[in-house]
Amino acid sequence: MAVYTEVTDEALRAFLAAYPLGGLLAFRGIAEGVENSNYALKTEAGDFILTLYEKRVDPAELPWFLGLMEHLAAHGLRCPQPVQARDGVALRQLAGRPAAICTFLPGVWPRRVRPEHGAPLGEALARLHAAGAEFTAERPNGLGPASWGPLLDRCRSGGDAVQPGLIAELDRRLAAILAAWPAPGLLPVGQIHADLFPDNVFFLPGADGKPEVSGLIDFYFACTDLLAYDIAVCLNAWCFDADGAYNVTRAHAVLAAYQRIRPLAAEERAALPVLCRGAAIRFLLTRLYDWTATPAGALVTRKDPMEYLAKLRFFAAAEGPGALGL
Ligand SMILES: Nc1ncnc2c1ncn2[C@@H]1O[C@H](COP(=O)(O)OP(=O)(O)O)[C@@H](O)[C@H]1O
Ligand SMILES: N[C@@H](CCOP(=O)(O)O)C(=O)O
Repeated sequence: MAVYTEVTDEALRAFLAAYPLGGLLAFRGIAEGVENSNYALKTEAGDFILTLYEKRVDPAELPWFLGLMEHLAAHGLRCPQPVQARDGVALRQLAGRPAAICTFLPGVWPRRVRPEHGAPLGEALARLHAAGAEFTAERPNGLGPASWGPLLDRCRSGGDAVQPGLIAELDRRLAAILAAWPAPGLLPVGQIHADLFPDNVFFLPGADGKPEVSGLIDFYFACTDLLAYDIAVCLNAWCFDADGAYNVTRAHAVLAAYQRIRPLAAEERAALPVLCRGAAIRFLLTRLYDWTATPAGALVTRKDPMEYLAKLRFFAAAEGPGALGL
């Protein structure tokens, strides 16, 4: 489910009149995604995605997100490119919400991650980091380490109903993560995606039949933070098999491909285990909050927080960066 705001034909036609995109040929809501309302749009100029930004996105931050996507696309990254209307403005209003049209990216995201996805993912992530280097505007990570304690507090009353003893375990693990978190200035910082899960990476078969990244989407958690933290997010999201086992071969493929473009500094390599624990607790906490706070019957697919407790425990027990595929 991700059509929270309905758009009438009339409102859409009036909205599109501001763009140099020709007549409307087709328009349909997209069920995937959780944050915003997305529509696939076909006009005489081609295929596009229309996004209406919903309550969890701060309208004041939209120019930063759209500016980053514009910058990354201009620097060769395959990502949605905001389309400007005739007056040069990409961020507009539709059906009472901030709205923008972006270019449509071909490809499909992998429902089942295979070993061949590892290397193209690592390469795409490193290219994203390189392409973001000259984008100087900063956006602090609203879901970074400083937010995890307050987020855990908001889960306190409902958390133990999900699993007895969960809150005490998270208190203990969070304290250990924060105590070991890299000091400011120690690791390289840049523009990171911060949510590069399989559903945000599109692939198409290359000439040799192997998957190639055709595009990265959903930059609405992007921020300015530790580059290696983005790798930790990917290791969490891509490198566990369906049975919960860490796939060190795939992790190695991700890391090796990444390092062919941007070799990690010694400090980044050493910090990788705690960054992985941090990424695990970040997704655990947002999922736990959504799990306990989403009203019964809401048309949203809740994601399982316990998947990330298992990952957190794995990373806490892992013996150094080598066990993670470095
Ligand atoms: N630029 C794009 N090109 C093609 N499909 C897109 C594009 N942007 C979004 N989509 C489609 O919309 C779905 C939801 O987008 P996403 O940005 O993940 O939404 P949300 O921010 O609500 O989670 C994606 O899974 C994909 O099918
Ligand atoms: N990747 C996050 C949820 C964010 O959802 P998205 O649809 O915006 O990518 C998670 O798995 O918890």
